Amino acid sequence: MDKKLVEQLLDIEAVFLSPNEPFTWSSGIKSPIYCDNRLTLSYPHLRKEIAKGLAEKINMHFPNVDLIAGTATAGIPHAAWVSDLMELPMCYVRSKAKGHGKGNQIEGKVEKGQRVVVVEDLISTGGSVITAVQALREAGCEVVGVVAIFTYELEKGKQQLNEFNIEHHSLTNYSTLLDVALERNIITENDLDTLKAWRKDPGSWGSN
Ligand SMILES: O=P(O)(O)OC[C@H]1O[C@H](OP(=O)(O)OP(=O)(O)O)[C@H](O)[C@@H]1O
Ligand SMILES: O=C(O)c1cc(=O)[nH]c(=O)[nH]1
Repeated sequence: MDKKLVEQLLDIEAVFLSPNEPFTWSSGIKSPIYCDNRLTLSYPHLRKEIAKGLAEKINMHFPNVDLIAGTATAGIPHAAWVSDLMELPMCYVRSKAKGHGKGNQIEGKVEKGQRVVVVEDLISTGGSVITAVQALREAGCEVVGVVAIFTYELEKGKQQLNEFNIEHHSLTNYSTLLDVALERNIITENDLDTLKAWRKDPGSWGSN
């Protein structure tokens, strides 16, 4: 599915390249590329394929799951479709506890000892998904793993997820995206060098 999914993301114009005016990511990293998976919500056929793909990953890697958790905000709709397909309960995890009402960080019913799979739309540094995993662990859940639509395969992301002992599987990734973008002449060999160099050292890229 990984190549086909990247083709579909490119078809719906979910991938943006802007080397001269870099995007700022949630981690603060400056990046020449932004992948807006939220646009998949507008395409019922595609979002259904994504839900099926994520459910397959879960069945393959984390078959003993009791609860599906979505990361706020972009992971929530996909978690909802996956939990619906798998006929499992669902919750979602905010990036921080609410400052009013019940002050919850996790919304939905969560019980100690439940085996949870977290659904994230995209992994860059892994910071957002780690926050969600920690909140679920603090609530007494066993987080068996994470599934995501896309990962940038950044060293920082890999290291952080390892450090927190989080197994994760994504439907597609940055390497596949670059291959398909080059194949389709969306990027040139020069762009490819820039995009590869950026991934090696994303932290200092925008400051040059
Ligand atoms: O791996 P990370 O470095 O944490 O980056 C990835 C996160 O960034 C984006 O969310 P964003 O913070 O833009 O919020 P949103 O989901 O509410 O749109 C994306 O949806 C991931 O959750
Ligand atoms: O790291 C991020 O904030 C981020 C990167 C990206 O490509 N897309 C996105 O939605 N968030």
